[in-house]
Amino acid sequence: MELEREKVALIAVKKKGEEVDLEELKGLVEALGGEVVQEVVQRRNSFSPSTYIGRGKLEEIDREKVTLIVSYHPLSYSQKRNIEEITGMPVIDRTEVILEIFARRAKTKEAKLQVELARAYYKLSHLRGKGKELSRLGGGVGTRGPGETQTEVEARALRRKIHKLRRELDEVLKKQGLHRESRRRKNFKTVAVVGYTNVGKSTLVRLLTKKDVLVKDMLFATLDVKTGALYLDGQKVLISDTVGFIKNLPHELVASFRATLSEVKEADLLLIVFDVSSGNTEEELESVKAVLKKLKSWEKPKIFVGNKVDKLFNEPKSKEEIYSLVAGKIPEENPEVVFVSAKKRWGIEELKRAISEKLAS
Ligand SMILES: Nc1nc2c(ncn2[C@@H]2O[C@H](COP(=O)(O)OP(=O)(O)OP(=O)(O)O)[C@@H](O)[C@H]2O)c(=O)[nH]1
Ligand SMILES: [Mg+2]
Repeated sequence: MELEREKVALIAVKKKGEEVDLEELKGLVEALGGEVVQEVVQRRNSFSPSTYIGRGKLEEIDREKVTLIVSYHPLSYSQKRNIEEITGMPVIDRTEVILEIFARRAKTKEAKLQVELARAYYKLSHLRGKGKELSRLGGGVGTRGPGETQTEVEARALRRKIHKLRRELDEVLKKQGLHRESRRRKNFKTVAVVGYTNVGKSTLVRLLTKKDVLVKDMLFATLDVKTGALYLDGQKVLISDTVGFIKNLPHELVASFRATLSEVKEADLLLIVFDVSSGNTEEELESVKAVLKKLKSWEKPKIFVGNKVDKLFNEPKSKEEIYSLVAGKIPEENPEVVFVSAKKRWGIEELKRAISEKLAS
C-alpha cells in the first residue's frame, strides 16, 4: 500500500461519550507520506452497518481533491465495498494504516514475522465478511453461494499461512526464550521501558545502557525488544526497550506481538515513559494503561518517567515545579514520578536511584 502523495479524507463516527482522536490518525497517515486534506466527522449513536458514516456525509467528501479515504474505526468487508461504490474512491481503515507502518519499520526476522502474521489475521477476518456477503447473494438456505467456494479456498490458504508463520515465529522466539531463561537463572533483575510511541523510550534506554538502539523522530521506530545492561551499585540490571503503544492498538497486532511484549510481562519493574510536552499526556497514558492491563501487567511495580522536560524549560527544574503541570494526568493514585530530559541528560542520576530503590524493595 503506497500512501505517498495520496490526498486523504479522514472519516469518523463520534458516538456520545466516546473520544475520537483525529490528530493521532493524521499522524499515522503522514507517517506513510499521505496528506490529510479533509476531515468528515459525524455524530451518531451507532455505526451505519452498511456505510459506517451516513450516506449524506459520504457525499460531502471532496471528489476533486481527495484520492483516498481512511476511516477511524475498523470497517467490515461490506462497509468498505459500499463506501467505495458510493464515493468512487478506495477506502482503508486505521488498522490497515498501522499494519502498513509496522510493515515498513520491520527489519528483523522476528518483527517481519509478527507483522506478516498480523496482516494474515486481518485478511482472514475480512474474508469471513466477504464469504458471508457472497453466500447471502447466493440466496436460499442450504444452497452454496456463488463465491463461497472461492473465499473458502482463500481462507484455507490463509489459515495454512498463519499456521506456518506461527511455527516460524515460535522458532525465533524459542531462541530468545532461552536467553531470557538463562538471564533469570543468573538472577538479573529486569526493567521494561514502556510508553506511548515517540516519547523517547529508546533514547532513554540508550542513555542508561549505552546500547546502540535506534532513535528516530517517527511513530513506531522501535519494533523489537532490545535489552541492554545497566550497572547500579555494581549490580547488573537488564533494561529492555519496547515497541510504542497507541490508542486501541489493533487486536491483530497485540495478538502477534504478544511474545515480544512478554518482556513486559516478565519484568520486575516498569518504567512508564511519557512526554511532558505533549498536549495529550492524559490520553496517552490512558492508552498505555489499557495495553498494560491487556497484558495483565498494570499491577507491577512501576515508575512514571516524565521525559522531554527541556521542551518546557531552559534549565532543570525542581520536581514540584514540573509536577504541577502533569498532576492529575497520571492514571494512578500516588504515582512515583521522576522527571528527566533524555536529550540533555537531566534527572538521569535521580532516575537510577529510583530504579535501584524500587528494585530493592
Ligand atoms: N527535546 C527532546 N527530544 C527528545 C528527548 N528524548 C527523546 N527525544 C526525541 O524524540 C524522538 C523520539 O525518540 P525515541 O527515543 O526514538 O522514542 P521512542 O519512544 O523510542 O519511539 P518509538 O520507538 O517510535 O515508539 C527523537 O527525535 C528523539 O531525539 C528529550 O528529552 N528531549
Ligand atoms: Mg523506540
